[in-house]
Amino acid sequence: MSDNPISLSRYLIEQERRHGHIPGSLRLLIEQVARACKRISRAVSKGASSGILGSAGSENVQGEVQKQLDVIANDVLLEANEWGGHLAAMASEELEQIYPVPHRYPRGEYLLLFDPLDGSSNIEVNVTIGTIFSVLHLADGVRDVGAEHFLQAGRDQVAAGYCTYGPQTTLVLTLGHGVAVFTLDSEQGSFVLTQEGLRIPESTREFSINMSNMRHWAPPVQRYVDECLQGRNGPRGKDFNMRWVGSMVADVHRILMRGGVFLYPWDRREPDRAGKLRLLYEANPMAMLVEQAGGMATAGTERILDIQPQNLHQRAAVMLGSREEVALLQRYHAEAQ
Ligand SMILES: O=P(O)(O)OC[C@H]1O[C@](O)(COP(=O)(O)O)[C@@H](O)[C@@H]1O
Ligand SMILES: [Mg+2]
Ligand SMILES: [Mg+2]
Repeated sequence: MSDNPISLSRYLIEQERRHGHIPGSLRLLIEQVARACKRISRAVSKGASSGILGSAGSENVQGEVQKQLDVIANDVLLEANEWGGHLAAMASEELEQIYPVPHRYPRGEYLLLFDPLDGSSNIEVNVTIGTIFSVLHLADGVRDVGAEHFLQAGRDQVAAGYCTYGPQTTLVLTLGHGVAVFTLDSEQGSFVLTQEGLRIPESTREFSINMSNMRHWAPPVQRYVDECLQGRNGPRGKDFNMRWVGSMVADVHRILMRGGVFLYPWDRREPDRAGKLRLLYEANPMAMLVEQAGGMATAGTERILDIQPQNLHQRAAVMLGSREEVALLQRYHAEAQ
């Protein structure tokens, strides 16, 4: 790391003042989210020693068993952001309803959405997990904020990012002008800029999917993966490698760092569900980051960022990463129609 590292705060101030990319209130909001992520990172790193592992004994709105860390991370994000004066309301994967900023605090013009703890099944096994977030602008003149104000297409996000809690704590952020990566210097307690203008390689030899579901996928996804598996003797003419961490945040981080394609497609076991991942808390922020890094993100035939959400906890099929692969997947879906 250089002698004079650029902190997240300085980076954001430059985005605000020098480049005019963001208003001051958005800068302060991002700083607050980053502070919450540092607190979650500390909680995660304590692990079993602090007795915070294991089930919380409750279920979230999706009917999934909540882990203690899911609940802790959710509370940290709510508490850290409710009083800052930059937000009107928050929505979380762990909450059935939106969380309007309490009346005793000043209200701002933004909406914050998050998956407080992504990769919950990896908590106990000490594998990378993370927090994913998205920021929307509240329409002018709205006095009573409701769930309907969160139902904006992903292309309207004003910022998106995630924080990984792994060997390093890394914050990856876009404000709509490229992607920047910050690494937590745990001695200083601050995020420092470690990469700017991130680009996902257009070609790749690596795909990421839960292969155990292969028999349930739709034909275009089966065709794509089958051709990858045929390697250099098949139609793709090259050998592929496969990786699946099982935390979207870690799988997408790898793709942003070295290329690849990530898929969590529709499957026939639950035909009425578009996919497993959540559009507002997972698919949209990751799609914005990937597109900002020169990659692509599709639900099959539709660009993820163009999907008009119908409800807060809507699911989506997700295929994102290196352009060549995502374009091919899109072609296979179009041909199958
Ligand atoms: O266990 P599976 O079916 O492979 O699913 C893994 C996927 O589920 C998720 O864990 C869902 O996220 P949560 O932990 O926030 O519920 C993704 O991070 C990951 O890509
Ligand atoms: Mg998740
Ligand atoms: Mg989660």
